[in-house]
Amino acid sequence: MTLVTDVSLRKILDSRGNPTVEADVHTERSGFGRAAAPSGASTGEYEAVERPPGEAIAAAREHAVPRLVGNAYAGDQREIDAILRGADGTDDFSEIGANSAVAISMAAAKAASDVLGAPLFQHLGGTFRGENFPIPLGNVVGGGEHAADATDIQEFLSAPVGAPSVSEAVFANAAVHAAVADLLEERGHPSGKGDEGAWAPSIDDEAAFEIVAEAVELVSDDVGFEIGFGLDVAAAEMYDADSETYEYESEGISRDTDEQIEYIADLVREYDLVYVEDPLDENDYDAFAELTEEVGDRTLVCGDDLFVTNTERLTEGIDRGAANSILVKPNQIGTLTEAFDAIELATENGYDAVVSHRSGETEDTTIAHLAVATDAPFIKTGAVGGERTAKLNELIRIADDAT
Ligand SMILES: O=C(O)[C@@H](CO)OP(=O)(O)O
Ligand SMILES: [Mg+2]
Repeated sequence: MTLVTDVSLRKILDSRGNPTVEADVHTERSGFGRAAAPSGASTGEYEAVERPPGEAIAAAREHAVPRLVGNAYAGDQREIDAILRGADGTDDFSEIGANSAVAISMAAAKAASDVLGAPLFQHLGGTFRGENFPIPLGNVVGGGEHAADATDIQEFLSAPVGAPSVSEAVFANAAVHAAVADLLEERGHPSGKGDEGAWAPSIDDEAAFEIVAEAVELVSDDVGFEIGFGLDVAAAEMYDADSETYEYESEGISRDTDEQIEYIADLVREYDLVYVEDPLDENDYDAFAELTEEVGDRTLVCGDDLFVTNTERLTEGIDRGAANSILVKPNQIGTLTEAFDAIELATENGYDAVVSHRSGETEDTTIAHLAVATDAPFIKTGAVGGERTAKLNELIRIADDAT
């Protein structure tokens, strides 16, 4: 059986050098699973609460661990996650911390897959999964909350939509990342990297659009399949609620909501963007609906801070026609069960799920398995950098039956 026999928690380093929570779950029959919580910088207002790791660990040890050990079966993910919810007792995991919750939730799934002797994606998704792979969206230029003195738009994402295999897609994104570096240097903007490994040049958004469009075209010609590109605008970070405007500091431009909708719609048309995440403020379902009405037939309009992997917020979006895609980050909601439920609800309603990393990451690879397990059409997990390649290389291994 997969009866949980021990849960231990510790602080480990994340990619920004901050502490985060790692959980180990042991079960009968020598099952073992280990997972770590990621951490956001441009977090949504409605996300589950990440507590300082020391506090989250102490609270989880007091409230959650005793309810799990000797009582819960790691193979029953819904039970594990219901116990975490019950032990926490709040709506937003502010007692044990969404960081402790998600680490335990994911570690339990890994322990169960260990006992089964099956890859994690198969334990989560069933035996017929593992044939389809998500298209990786690779962050190649970025700014916003992820880098100082760089673009206003948080992420410019390479999207190898025509790639014949996940491996070719992953290498195409790395090639676009390298091509961007060459173009930046040629144009006199040599650059360091932001939190997710994307180049973080001190240029305005317009210059970034030109460079990314060119890099994508060069690499696409070279590899012989279509590569598009997309954005994470992370517009909530640039929205000023008092003036009701979006502030583009690098360009010195303010846009009101109508202007922002038109600006984004024009970008979608001009650059044939395949993906636009959080183009509008996280409280503005109406504006999301308007933009979706305008360009939703030609691009994915994705809600990250808008939906925060929360089925209640997604239901509202579906009812109002806001967006046609959802970003899924398990730590935004706190458990794998709820991340699954969000993907299922999205899929049933014709919304594409995009499984995603956070800007602060570890070498944990759970999201690669989650994406394959749920047949998610996209995964956003960077283009280069160890904590990003951990997931990308895991996708390559899954495709190669090597996990
Ligand atoms: O906004 C986002 O989509 C994420 C990941 O790219 O950033 P953060 O983890 O900082 O919220
Ligand atoms: Mg986002």
